[in-house]
Amino acid sequence: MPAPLPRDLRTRPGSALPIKPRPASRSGPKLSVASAPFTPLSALAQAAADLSSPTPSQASATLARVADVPEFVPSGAGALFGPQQIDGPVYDQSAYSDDYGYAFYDPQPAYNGMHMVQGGIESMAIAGSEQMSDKAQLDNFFMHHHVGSSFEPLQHHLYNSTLPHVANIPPNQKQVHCLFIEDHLRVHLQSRNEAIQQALDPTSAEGARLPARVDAYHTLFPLDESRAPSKIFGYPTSVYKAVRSTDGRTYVLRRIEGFRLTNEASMSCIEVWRRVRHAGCVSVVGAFTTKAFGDSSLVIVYDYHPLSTTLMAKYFARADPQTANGINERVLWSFICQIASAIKMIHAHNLAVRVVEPSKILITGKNRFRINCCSVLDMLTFDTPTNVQAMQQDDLFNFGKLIVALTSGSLYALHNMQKCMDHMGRSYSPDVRTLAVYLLNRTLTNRNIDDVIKLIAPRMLQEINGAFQQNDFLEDQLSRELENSRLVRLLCKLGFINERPEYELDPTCAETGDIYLLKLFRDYVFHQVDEGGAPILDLAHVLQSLNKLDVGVNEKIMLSSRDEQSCLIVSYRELKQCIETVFNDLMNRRGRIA
Ligand SMILES: Nc1ncnc2c1ncn2[C@@H]1O[C@H](COP(=O)(O)OP(=O)(O)OP(=O)(O)O)[C@@H](O)[C@H]1O
Repeated sequence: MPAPLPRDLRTRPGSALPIKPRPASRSGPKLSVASAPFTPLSALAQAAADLSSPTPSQASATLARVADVPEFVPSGAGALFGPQQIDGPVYDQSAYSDDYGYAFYDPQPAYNGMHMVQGGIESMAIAGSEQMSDKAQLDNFFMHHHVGSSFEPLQHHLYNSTLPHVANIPPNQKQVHCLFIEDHLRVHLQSRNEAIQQALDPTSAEGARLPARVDAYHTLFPLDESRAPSKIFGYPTSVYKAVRSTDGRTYVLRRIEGFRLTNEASMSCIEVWRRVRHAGCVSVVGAFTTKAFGDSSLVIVYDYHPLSTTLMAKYFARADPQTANGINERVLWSFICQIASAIKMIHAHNLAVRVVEPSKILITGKNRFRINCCSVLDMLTFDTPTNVQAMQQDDLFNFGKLIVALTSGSLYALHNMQKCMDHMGRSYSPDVRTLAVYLLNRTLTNRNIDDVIKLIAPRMLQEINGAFQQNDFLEDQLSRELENSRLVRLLCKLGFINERPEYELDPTCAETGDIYLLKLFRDYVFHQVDEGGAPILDLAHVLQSLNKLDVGVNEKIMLSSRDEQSCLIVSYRELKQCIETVFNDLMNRRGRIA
């Protein structure tokens, strides 16, 4: 509903907009909502009331602290990125550019990069002063790492869901939670981002123990370090998360300790594995040998999947009462379909998985399974003659063993296969048993993954349907955030314009013009008070006003000056025009000065 226009309007000199004078003596709350009718939705108002605002004393304390902060003097981009000026990463593309054409990223400053994030205003100023076009440089710039105790975890408890007594609202009203992505998904994504950013303090004992740089990788963080030889590989292996200098992305380094590569040609099998790209495999990125750990190590690089665990850890490591009697059948079919599809892709490349083992199946999300550590055994046994067909048969047999172990809830149960099969027959549909019998039948020497796919085809359709449904859900969640990012861009523009010192000193901007209007609009959106003078913290009003501004609707609103001496009637369309004019002017001025 447009706000009703006041009757007594006159035009202010120098402005085409009508103005309503107010008696100077009038006391009472400034920017009272009574002057611009707005009816907040009760539930939204209730939710918005949860947002707290600082008291005047808190605000002045904050100001006092801000005043203590040394003055930030913006300077040229080159100066800001020079090593003397900031305590952050140094990017010297000319000196370190490699084959990829990206800028190398110096490992030591990666730790210091954290200060740039914590530096708040300063780091934003640095970002703003850079030309945004150099993607690689910006990616590196924003690649910050939280280190040791200075890492501040996100306050998840501040995002509590609505309580039931306010959740049951009429269908024409919305909860604030509907405007943002679903709680569990948000917490999950945030936790993953936190995991990506985890880093050791290089000055700590643990951090100092690891090399600062291994080949093109730095900021190593141990995911798993083991002194004992791996049962599968025969060598002690360690797993690290690390950042690649060439693109600033995080990868996993699997280090095979004490392995001497005698045949350079073995690196060729990595090239073959790199071509296997499948949603059911952890992709192989590359391999190299290094002495950076103080020994001869072979390192194989994989994609990093934050917060993942293994099938072993989830289903077999501890006596979980939920899995003791076997995995849920729905999850089992999901596992079977994903792993069968991955095996098919690998066998189609004339390769064998060789690691269909519980510790080498990674769980990277809810019911997302991927085969990990592909290529390791091919590298380690490169000089030993192997029969790919026989190894592919082994893959199928091991796949069958895994299915039986999952249905019986224990790896030890495999010693009594008959008992396992009986349990499977009682607790699972006959299709599971048929598949397991086929996979475990070693007398059939021509078993192949295509026949497995035919056996599970109807379940594959179910799986595809589930994946599409999940995709629809995620698209819906994404669309909510899409709207928010649109509003954030608008808020950024308003932030660039409002309270600029150069405008404050300019008498033409102080009382008239586009900038003045935008200042009043900011008050209208954020600084309204109710009849009693209490701040109105109504998120619905903010979002509604910003959305109307973004669209530029013809609806008119009344803005009043802070001294309540004048009112301006203006449409959102005119306000949108103001923003565009002032923002273009800012960009032109920036261009002229640069
Ligand atoms: N690509 C990856 N992305 C993310 N995390 C990974 C990745 N690969 C391994 N991990 C993490 O490393 C941990 C250890 O992996 P690893 O394969 O060494 O298992 P393990 O049980 O220690 O096996 P082994 O007995 O062979 O040493 C996993 O639990 C997982 O958390």
